[in-house]
Formats: sequence, structure tokens, C-alpha cells
Amino acid sequence: MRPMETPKRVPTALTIAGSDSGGGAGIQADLNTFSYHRVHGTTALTAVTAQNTRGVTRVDVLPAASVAAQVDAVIDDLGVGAVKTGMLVNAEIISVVAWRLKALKPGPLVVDPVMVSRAGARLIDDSAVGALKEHLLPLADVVTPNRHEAQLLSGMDLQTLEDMKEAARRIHQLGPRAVLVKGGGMSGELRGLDVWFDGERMETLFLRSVKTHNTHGTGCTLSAAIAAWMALGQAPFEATRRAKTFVTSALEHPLPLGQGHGPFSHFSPLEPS
Ligand SMILES: Nc1ncnc2c1ncn2[C@@H]1O[C@H](COP(=O)(O)OP(=O)(O)O)[C@@H](O)[C@H]1O
Ligand SMILES: Cc1ncc(COP(=O)(O)O)c(N)n1
Repeated sequence: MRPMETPKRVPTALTIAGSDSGGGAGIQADLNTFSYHRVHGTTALTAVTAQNTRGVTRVDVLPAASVAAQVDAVIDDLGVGAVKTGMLVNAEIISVVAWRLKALKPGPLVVDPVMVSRAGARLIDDSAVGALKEHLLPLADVVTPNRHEAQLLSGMDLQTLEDMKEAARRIHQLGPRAVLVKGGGMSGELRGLDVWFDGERMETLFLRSVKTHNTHGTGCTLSAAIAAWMALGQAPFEATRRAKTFVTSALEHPLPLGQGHGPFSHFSPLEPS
């Protein structure tokens, strides 16, 4: 269904993530992406970061009970077609989110296992990686690690396409229905190439490598677009393929803002197809 048509049910997605004061990543990127796809965006905020294109200067974490209450409030009343998670900060928040999603069973779940910002700041603590593996990955329909996150989750170094495929196989063993190992952090011809594995199908997703420094928020945008397309009724692989097209064209519209890895426009790409 094209988002311009009048839907019978309003497509709605939920993002459980942190705020980026600079507006390029986190909740802000997710809401921009949902809006672009004409999906009503709802939020459960986990943390407030003081952040710009140069880095993160402060993180204030919300109590896990507050995150749970936001998730409950949204799912109880609004109905949610798909959920994505981003910066979940610590093991307590991860456990509570997994517990609420298990109990309430909203739509499909996209887990972006956010660990480190583009500028190198830690966005989750040490205990969180184990909790992600144990509690959240088994619930995920699609998990979208970048190079660094895939290395941590698979326990291997990623240099080649074969490494990316092997990491996808290993992460799949942790329980998600599908894995997308993202190649934004790879070098040479692998930059911008992603590997999909769902237990049967191994695919590479690649359109073109975009020459840009404005890569702040690419991962958030991709996972939000996958959730948006799933809220619109697409199956996981097709949702991911369309999301990849969206993020590639969005990257071709950098916003000349900030002195570090700047943001890009979520609204310049052509109509979603
Ligand atoms: N320079 C680029 N050209 C094309 N695609 C890119 C580029 N950089 C990142 N991407 C794509 O953006 C998406 C997010 O990936 P990545 O940047 O690896 O995630 P993260 O923001 O979590 O580190 C992936 O589909 C990746 O291939
Ligand atoms: C609040 C928040 N969440 C996530 C990211 C990761 O951003 P990216 O998508 O560039 O990996 C970030 N920098 N800040």
C-alpha cells in the first residue's frame, strides 16, 4: 500500500529510544522517518542525551519504570503496528522492555542494538550487551547491528563479505528471526553494503556507496524505516529492502549543519515506493 492512500487503520509505530538534542539520530530521526512514511509515530523515551554532531556531553537516563509506563500507555490505547528499539542504555531497561513486549505482544519488533555513537561515545553500559543477547534478541523479527555491534555480538572481527555473512549466521543463532549486518562502517567496496540472513535466505543489499561525512543517524533511520514499512504491512525482507532504498537516497541529501558527522534530510528523498 502506498502511504498517500487513505488507510482504513492509521498505521502506527512505536520507537523505544533515546533523545538526540542535535536532532540527527535517536527519537528525532525515528519520528522524522515515521512521518516521511505517513506512519503515526509514538515514543517511549529511555534517556536524554546532550549531543551534537561532535559528540555526546551528557546522558540522563530515565527510570526503567518510566520506560515501561510509556510502552504500556501507548500499546494499551493506540494500537501499534510495529516497534523499534534504539538506545536502551542498561540491562534494567532492556529487561523491562523485553518483559512488556512479551506480555503485550504488539506488532513486529525491529531491534537496532545501539551501543556506540558515530562520534565514539558509549551509549549503553557493559551489562547491557548480555541483557540484549539474553532478553531482547530472541524477540526480534529483525536485528540491525552495525560493524562494531556485529563484532561484539558475534565475537569475531569483520573485514570481508564472508566475515559479514558468518557474523549474520552467528547472531541469528541468538534467536532473532532475521539479522541485517550493516556495512556503513566497512571499508572499500563493502561500505554501504548490508547482509541479510533469516535462517534460509542470505542476501546482500546494496544500491551505491554515498560519498558523505553526514552519516549521523543512518542506523536509527534505517531501523525506523523498516518498522514503518512493517507497520504499513510489508514482510520483513521487503520492508528492509525499501528502508535501504530510503536511507540511501536520504544520505544523498546532507544538511550542512555542525562541525562533525552532520545529519541528512529525511524529507528530500522521492516519494516512498
Ligand atoms: N556512505 C554510505 N553509502 C551508502 N550507504 C551507507 C553509507 N553509510 C551507511 N550506509 C548505510 O546506512 C545504513 C546504516 O548503517 P550504518 O551506518 O552501518 O549504521 P549505524 O548508524 O548503526 O552505524 C546501512 O544500510 C548502511 O549500509
Ligand atoms: C540518542 C541516540 N541514539 C542513537 C544514536 C546512534 O546513532 P547512529 O544512528 O548514527 O548510529 C545516537 N547517536 N544517539
